[in-house]
Amino acid sequence: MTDLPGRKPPPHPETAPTFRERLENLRHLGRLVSQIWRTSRPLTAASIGLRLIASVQPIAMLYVGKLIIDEVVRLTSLSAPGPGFAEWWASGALTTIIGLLALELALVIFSDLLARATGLADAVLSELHSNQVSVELMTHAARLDLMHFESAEYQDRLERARRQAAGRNALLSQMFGQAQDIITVATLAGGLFFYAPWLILLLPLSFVPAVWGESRFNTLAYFMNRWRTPERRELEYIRYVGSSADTAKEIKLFGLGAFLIERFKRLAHTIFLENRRLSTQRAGWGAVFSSISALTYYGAYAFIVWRTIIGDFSIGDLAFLSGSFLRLNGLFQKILLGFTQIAGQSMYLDDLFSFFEIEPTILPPAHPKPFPQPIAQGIVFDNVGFRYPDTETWAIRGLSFTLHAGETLALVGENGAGKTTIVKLLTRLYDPDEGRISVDGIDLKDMRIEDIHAHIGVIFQDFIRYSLSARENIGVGRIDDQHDMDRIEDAAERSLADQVITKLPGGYDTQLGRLFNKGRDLSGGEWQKVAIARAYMRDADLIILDEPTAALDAKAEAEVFSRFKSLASGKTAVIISHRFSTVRMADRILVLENGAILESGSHEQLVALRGRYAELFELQAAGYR
Ligand SMILES: Nc1ncnc2c1ncn2[C@@H]1O[C@H](COP(=O)(O)OP(=O)(O)OP(=O)(O)O)[C@@H](O)[C@H]1O
Repeated sequence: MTDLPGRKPPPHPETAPTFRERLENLRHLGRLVSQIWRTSRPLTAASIGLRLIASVQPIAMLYVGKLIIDEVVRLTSLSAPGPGFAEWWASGALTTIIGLLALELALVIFSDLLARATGLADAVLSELHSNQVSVELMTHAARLDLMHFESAEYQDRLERARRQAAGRNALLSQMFGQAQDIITVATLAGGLFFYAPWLILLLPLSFVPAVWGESRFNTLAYFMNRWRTPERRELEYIRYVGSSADTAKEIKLFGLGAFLIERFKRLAHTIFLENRRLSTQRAGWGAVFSSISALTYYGAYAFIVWRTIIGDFSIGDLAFLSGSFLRLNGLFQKILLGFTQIAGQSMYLDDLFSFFEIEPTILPPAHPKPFPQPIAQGIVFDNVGFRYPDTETWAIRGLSFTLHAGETLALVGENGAGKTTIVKLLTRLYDPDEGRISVDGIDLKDMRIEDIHAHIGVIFQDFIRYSLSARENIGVGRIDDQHDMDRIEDAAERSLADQVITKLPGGYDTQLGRLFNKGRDLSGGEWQKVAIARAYMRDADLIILDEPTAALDAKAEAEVFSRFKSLASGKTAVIISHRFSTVRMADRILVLENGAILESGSHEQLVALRGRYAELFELQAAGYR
């Protein structure tokens, strides 16, 4: 976690994008529309079609309103055919006004139906689209390298993209609504132009300032949001640590509740202050701009009233014109604000689409060679060097060794010596910066990553405790065979997980983990046995256990490994463990220090060497005496 002091200040207006950059962002809209179209063609077409019809409804309503008023005025000037409604009705004088009223009623009902149908189409489309984006996001994330997930910058980008996947639904309605409003404006402006052309010139005065203000604040809000992604992730993290089952034990025992709450408050407050400042400025300027707009409207209104008094316009015209002007004013504002909002939203879309532009760096070769099966000679690390991205120090340098086929190799070394890094390179989660890794002489880079992974069974120290059933927890080790019960039971037996599972109330169908109802949690060691079964599911030639036995008791670990040894006979295996009772079972041991090999040999050879291994072994053995 980082601390707030020393963070970069909130964005300055100078850092806002230029008009041109903003226009460039608009190209994302095309991508969005095609994504929406792909989601559902009929719904997209329905949403657009319904809006087209709705767009001419306002002018029709206003014009019928004008006709009604003019007709009422005409009727009031007539001499009454009689005292009651019956006489009026019988005279036939009411036919037109009744017809007009019926027409207006029909228009109102029709427009309500249209709005509901559009809302329905949009809601369904939005949800489908949001699901589609989430699926595309997950699909793309699955293509990326481990490097991307281990980097804070990419995490920020992923987080921003994820927020956009769910948060940009309003944009869809807004864009289509925008098109509808533009057509409405064209029809209304046509009517207004017919009566009093210069009134149109007054309109910009009323909306331009408001639009400018809105656009500016949208940009500022976006940058604020973007700037604060790390803090928001931190907030989420603190919220998670402070209120999740996984962390509850330690948080309670260390009494960390107040510490976390204080940290959360401090961080949230800083973000709150910035947001409040922006909202206050936005509200203040908004008030000024809407006053300007109201003044313009009433100026125009007064003029139309005057022209009506002197007889240039009928009362119906007055209603039509003032109504049109008011509507136009509102619509113009809405459209221009809509444009700035859409432009603003398109900046957020940049977060989404730029995530899709991140490409994996570990690429499949043009002409992949198959992973040797079985491994005949072995795996060779030839002068391998590797630095994690954005770090200065080499995690591994000048590393050369051979893992012979059928050999069990143990990697030993202090924390940070580079053991897990070797496994990551061996499984091509990263590519080395120097040297080469080959299997039976074939460079790992010449093989498809999926092919490599299919032939290696690996369990890391931070394996996942899936909140799935026991059967699925093992089945995911080879997803294509997740329903092969014989294979699952066999893997469970090899890893000793079967003893854990038979004790569960629902056997293999017991839900594991605490996340869901009726979930049964396991002890650390029991989880490990289940995880190791996943590696056996693969039935791979090369098995790697990266310290997954740390939580097993000594007896269980010895049992797991002696079984591993007998089962792995003929298989190539890498074991990482800090327990020498385990390590000594390996055929050969590599002692690592600072990413390089310090000693190498069998347990007996290394003890006889009286070097670092012997020293560490003595240290641990002394602990048991
Ligand atoms: N994702 C990463 N980004 C940057 N540096 C890393 C990353 N992972 C590991 N390192 C660094 O690389 C070095 C080797 O780490 P590695 O995880 O391979 O050690 P290890 O021998 O497996 O340690 P341990 O016994 O603690 O598991 C360490 O200095 C570590 O800080």
